[in-house]
Amino acid sequence: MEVGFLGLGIMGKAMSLNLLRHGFKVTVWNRTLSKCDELVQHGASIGETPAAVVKKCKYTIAILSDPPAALSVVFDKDGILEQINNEKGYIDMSTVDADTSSKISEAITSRGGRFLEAPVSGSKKPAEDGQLVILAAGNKALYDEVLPAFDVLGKKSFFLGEVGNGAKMKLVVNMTMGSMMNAFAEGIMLAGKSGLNPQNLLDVLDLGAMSNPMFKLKGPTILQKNYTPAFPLKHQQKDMRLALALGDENAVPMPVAAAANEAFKKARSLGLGDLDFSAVFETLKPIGPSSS
Ligand SMILES: NC(=O)C1=CN([C@@H]2O[C@H](COP(=O)(O)OP(=O)(O)OC[C@H]3O[C@@H](n4cnc5c(N)ncnc54)[C@H](OP(=O)(O)O)[C@@H]3O)[C@@H](O)[C@H]2O)C=CC1
Ligand SMILES: O=CCCC(=O)O
Repeated sequence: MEVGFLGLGIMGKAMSLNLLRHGFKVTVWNRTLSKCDELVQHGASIGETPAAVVKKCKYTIAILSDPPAALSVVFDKDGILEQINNEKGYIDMSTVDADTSSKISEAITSRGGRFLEAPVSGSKKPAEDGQLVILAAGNKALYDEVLPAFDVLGKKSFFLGEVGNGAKMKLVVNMTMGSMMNAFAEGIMLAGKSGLNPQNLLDVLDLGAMSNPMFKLKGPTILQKNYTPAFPLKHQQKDMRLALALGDENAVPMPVAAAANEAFKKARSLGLGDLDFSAVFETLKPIGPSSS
């Protein structure tokens, strides 16, 4: 199968390499075009613009940072709309809100194209290992046709119905994750400041009902102050913001998520946005000369 791939950030690079490893023909595009070079070394072709990729490929996948980026590759000059037609399918795997996804869907389908939103749960390592969880919604026939690609990228794909449901599911999942990360960071800080060994806390948590892959992975790296980005903090804060807006629309009180969002915003204001989202731990450190 030949696919186009737009966006070679942390996720897109790992996912497109995975497709190449499994024998897919992949034509890549990235806003910063030089990032395509590594993929070319692994057998990819380059498309000079999103429109050029769509012209060449029956199916085009994108995974881009946020709603403005997702809209830009569709609507701007040299964008997807210039080449979409009734023989093409567009699959957006970015984490965006349902409104953004619907705007894209309407524009694609009004030109005869088919659209699927398919955000993913799982980070850099699951993307490298083909272990993502895919949350698709939109055109079911397109979903069935691209399942061979989803089977390479993920360990499980869900088809959730109409456009918007994939985006909403992803935001609910990431809202929960962001709140958990803040509680975890506070626990580690409290353990240390109250004279406990934080490593003991990790061991205790891991033996009980709260044991989970995120605590297992991020606990040791937080203790090492290693915030090499797998999931950039700025994207986690974007997801909290979008999830809180979904809470507004549905009159769901979300005081825990709102507090977590404030912590991620504070982290961004401290210049930590490009680090891993676990760097929110750094916002708990006392400011000023006294560290008592
Ligand atoms: N990292 C993770 O663990 C996960 C991330 N996600 C989601 O996947 C998406 C991508 O994440 P990730 O790969 O980590 O992000 P990165 O920040 O590593 O990459 C972002 C990508 O978007 C591109 N981009 C940004 N702005 C624009 C724009 N205006 N026009 C065109 N392209 C643009 C960047 O291009 P350029 O190189 O030129 O800057 C880059 O290719 C996000 O929506 C994120 O929330 C979902 C699951 C896990
Ligand atoms: O959107 C990012 C999700 C990261 C993860 O699921 O570990």
